[in-house]
Amino acid sequence: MQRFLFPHEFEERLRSQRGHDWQAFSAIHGEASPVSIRLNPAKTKNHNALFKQQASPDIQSVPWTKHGFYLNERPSFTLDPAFHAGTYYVQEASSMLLEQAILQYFDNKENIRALDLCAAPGGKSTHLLSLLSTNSLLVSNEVIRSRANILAENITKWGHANVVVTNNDPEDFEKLKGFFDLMVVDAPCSGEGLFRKDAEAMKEWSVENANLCAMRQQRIVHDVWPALKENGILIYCTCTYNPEENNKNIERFAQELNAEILPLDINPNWGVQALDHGYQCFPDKVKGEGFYIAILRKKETQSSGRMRGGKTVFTKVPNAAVRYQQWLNTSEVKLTQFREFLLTIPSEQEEAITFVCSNLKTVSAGTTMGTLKHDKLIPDHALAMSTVLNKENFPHVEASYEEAIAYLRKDVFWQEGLTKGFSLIQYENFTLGWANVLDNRLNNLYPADWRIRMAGN
Ligand SMILES: C[S@@+](CC[C@H](N)C(=O)[O-])C[C@H]1O[C@@H](n2cnc3c(N)ncnc32)[C@H](O)[C@@H]1O
Repeated sequence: MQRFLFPHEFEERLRSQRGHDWQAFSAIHGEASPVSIRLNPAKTKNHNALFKQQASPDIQSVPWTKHGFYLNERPSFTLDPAFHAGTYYVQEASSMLLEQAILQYFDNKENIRALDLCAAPGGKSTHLLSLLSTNSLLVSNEVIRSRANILAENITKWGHANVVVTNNDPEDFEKLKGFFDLMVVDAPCSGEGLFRKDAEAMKEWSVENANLCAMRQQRIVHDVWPALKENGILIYCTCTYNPEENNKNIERFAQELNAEILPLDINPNWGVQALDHGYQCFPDKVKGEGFYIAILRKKETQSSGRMRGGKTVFTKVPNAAVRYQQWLNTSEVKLTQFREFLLTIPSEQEEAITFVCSNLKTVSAGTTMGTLKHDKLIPDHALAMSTVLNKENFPHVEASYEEAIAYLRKDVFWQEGLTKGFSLIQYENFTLGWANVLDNRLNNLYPADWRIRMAGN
């Protein structure tokens, strides 16, 4: 068994923490991290169809979420076509506790405006999209540009139209005063809860760094706070145990920002520990890594600005392109145009999306349906991933496992008897992307940047 050498100050602090079982905590760090996934209920509700080799009923549910499961072993996700189809997200189990906060404070029939401030690579954002109504709006933001691109890729695979991905600093949200009903701040932290999974987190750890993290978190929450509505909810989480970054920060926010700290109803059998102001997962008590979550409600009066300002970003869809509404399976979304791209967004959120996009640095908005060329639409990969695509409009190419992997590598394959034109590549019941079928050749339209590069199949 691997023996873990924790930083001395870290060990001392945890040993002295009330109710902490150091023996059990250090022993669990010699064991492998559990592997867990969360299904995309808009694409599949059946994990048996996905992980056949991990026969159910051995597959165990993550208790605090409806669509989370533990896998018995770690498969090669890269070589699983269903992963690239956005049917599930590989996510650490403790962080799925977010679901309880949403279920307990929001009604999923309400249409709300939500912000995920520190969103890359997209675990909490994809989870939020599955929990909120499809007419709610999620602004999924990441300050680091390269990470914002990874976020946009994961959001695209998830397939929802009610989301805008932005690349802004927390202080930029100043312009959206009183705009959001819900904010999730999954703050950059000292990462103590990831020591078992990520050796780098422990190498970078020091008392000074952990204190710097606490100060940065204070700045982040103070900066974004004005964008929360009066009575709005801010869910704060970290993957650390450091009280300065967790409970003490929550105490500061409650005082300085005039916020109320709200409770979560947590099933005692889950092993989640209630602290003074929040809830902590320890890996020796839950099947997951270290995680902290707390909930604040804004008590102070918050004026909300009118939805205006910034430059207009969208233009009217040309008459000849209106017919592309038929490519969609719902009338709850509408078409709009950004430069040469045709997009679809929830009709109810049009004004809000326009306002967000005209005030923030937007990476993507809604679902990109395609590029308009002389009134013809060249379909975009995002449309193939979309949950609002009317798939019956297009021919399907049913791929074998080998063909699916070849397609995802952006290699060529060919089948006799295919219908010409833009076609959806299907593997089992899942859509992988587009191909343009020509006379005796299939043009692989899978995004070059996303192709599988690893060897093997
Ligand atoms: C814990 S991670 C977020 C994980 C993500 N919520 C998820 O569930 O997949 C924290 C994120 O905060 C971003 N970040 C770093 N410094 C930041 C800052 N000063 N303001 C806002 N976000 C920051 C990081 O780039 C990182 O993506």
